[in-house]
Amino acid sequence: MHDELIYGQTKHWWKESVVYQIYPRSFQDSNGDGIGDLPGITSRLDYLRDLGVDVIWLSPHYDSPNADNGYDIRDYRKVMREFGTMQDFDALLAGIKQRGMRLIVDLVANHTSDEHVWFIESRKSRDNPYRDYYLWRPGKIAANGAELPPNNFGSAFSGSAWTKDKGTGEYYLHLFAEKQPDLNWDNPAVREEIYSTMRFWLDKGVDGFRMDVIPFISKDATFPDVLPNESQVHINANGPHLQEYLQEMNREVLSKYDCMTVGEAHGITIEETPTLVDERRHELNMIFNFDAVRLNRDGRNWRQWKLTELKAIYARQYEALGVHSWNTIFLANHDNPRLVNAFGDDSDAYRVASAKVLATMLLTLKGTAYLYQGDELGMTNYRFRSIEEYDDIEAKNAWKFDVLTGKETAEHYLDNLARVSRDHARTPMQWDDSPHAGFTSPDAKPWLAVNPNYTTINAADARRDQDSIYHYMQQLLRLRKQTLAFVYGDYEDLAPEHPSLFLYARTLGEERFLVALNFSRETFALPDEFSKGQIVLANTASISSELGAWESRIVLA
Ligand SMILES: OC[C@H]1O[C@H](OC[C@H]2O[C@H](OC[C@H]3O[C@H](O)[C@H](O)[C@@H](O)[C@@H]3O)[C@H](O)[C@@H](O)[C@@H]2O)[C@H](O)[C@@H](O)[C@@H]1O
Repeated sequence: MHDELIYGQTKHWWKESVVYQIYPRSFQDSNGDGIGDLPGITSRLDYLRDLGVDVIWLSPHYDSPNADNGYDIRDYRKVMREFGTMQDFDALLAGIKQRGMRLIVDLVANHTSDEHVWFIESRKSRDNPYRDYYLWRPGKIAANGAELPPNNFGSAFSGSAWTKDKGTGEYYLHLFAEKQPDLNWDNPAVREEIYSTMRFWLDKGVDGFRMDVIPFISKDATFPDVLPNESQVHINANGPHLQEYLQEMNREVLSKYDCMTVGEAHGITIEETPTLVDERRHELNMIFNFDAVRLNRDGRNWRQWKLTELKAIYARQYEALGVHSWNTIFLANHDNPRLVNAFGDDSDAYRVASAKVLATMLLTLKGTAYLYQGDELGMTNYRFRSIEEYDDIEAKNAWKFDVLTGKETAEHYLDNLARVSRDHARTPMQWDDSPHAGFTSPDAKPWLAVNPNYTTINAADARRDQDSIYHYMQQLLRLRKQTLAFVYGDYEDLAPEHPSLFLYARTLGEERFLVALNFSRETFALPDEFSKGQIVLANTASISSELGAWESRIVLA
């Protein structure tokens, strides 16, 4: 059977969908232990249906000791105790389907927890049947006779990516924390274990996977050192058998289901993206490219970004992907600070307007749009006061490695962390103005601080206020659903050099939409074309030939 075509592009439900990411730990607690859970999510499904999202992406819900909040899986077929039971999962899935939505789950297959039975076995002896499930290597002997790790890879969570295991005297690889050993994908048994896990969840009825750091799965088994002019993340993402393994996964599993896949792809450039998502290759449907969301970062440090840079990234993505590859549009997730702080204006005067500008952009650019929980309310970064108040392993490990060893001052480290921390996205959802924002019961202790601004920024207020970000997003989602031009239409940046205005057109056949977004507090005149058309949606009632501070406008030309 052939795919339906629309202006030379294949038509798919996952291209037309808007995905909403849930970080279960922080969404809704139902049993008063201070930790979000699956029944909590089920109780909020009407809220998501009313907002108008099509697909829910659930961050890991599997059994885990939580060294990295579930991105360290102990058992791929069991639900995390804190989140509930398999019956709770089934009820959640049924509730999602009943409301006409879909569910994708997180597949963390580059690494497991060190408490996974495969690793417990693997570390027992050099000849254990599971030894080759992970990457074990002897240390390297330096000229002075000292023993060094097998190569100079660093862990994304600080320190060496190799830990020596006392039992057998060999080192195992962990590109993330010590408790997250990397699987050996060159072992066919490992690949089959993962495929079988995928079938297990697909057979239950899930609609696909977000694949954690998927380009890291293939490694050069000789593990050469990273040279000073090389990027480790690029090396890790471009292993020798990556495409071969993804094609095998597609052949063995994905091709047999009507499902969607999105790979988290740090280290893959825009130009390399088609090597993973060109539909003629039968690998993944789309990937997350991090150029846009990490535009405000220089390594680990915050940097001031420019709108012209952001526009250039979207233009390059559009050019590089062409008609056979598909893009993702997102500016937030559970690893990044809050959308309005990072890309908007979090002042009292402009928080709401700027959140609407960003929502307009996310939902009218070309690619499947991904929204992160709480961004429909304009939730903001929390003011963490000390390292103890943070939870994130990335932040805590870097503190140990850099601050406690004197490489960086505590003041500089904390100032920067206040802008970039992953924990900003993880503070509990703000449902109403009751204690703990309605996230958990009044006498419970939420696992992470609730932002005190919940008394004014919360879902209950947003649902009552017709001018809220929530209602504006609802309108945008409705518009997008009715308008294929926003999905499949051509994209043209109308003012790439303008420092504050983002003006673009989306055209499909005879239908042409113009989008005007003001990323500043100034007012600018708009090109004539904008005044001639019919206004479809705007974030202000006072429309003129100019675009005021943080205004958004969509026009049918
Ligand atoms: O399962 C472990 C984590 O996997 C996902 O996120 C991956 C991490 O991605 C980044 O780190 C990758 C590289 O990014 C930059 O290019 C740096 O320069 C490199 O040093 C990094 O290796 C982020 O910086 C991390 O915050 C992400 O964890 C999941 O989404 C995470 O939640 C998991 O923790």
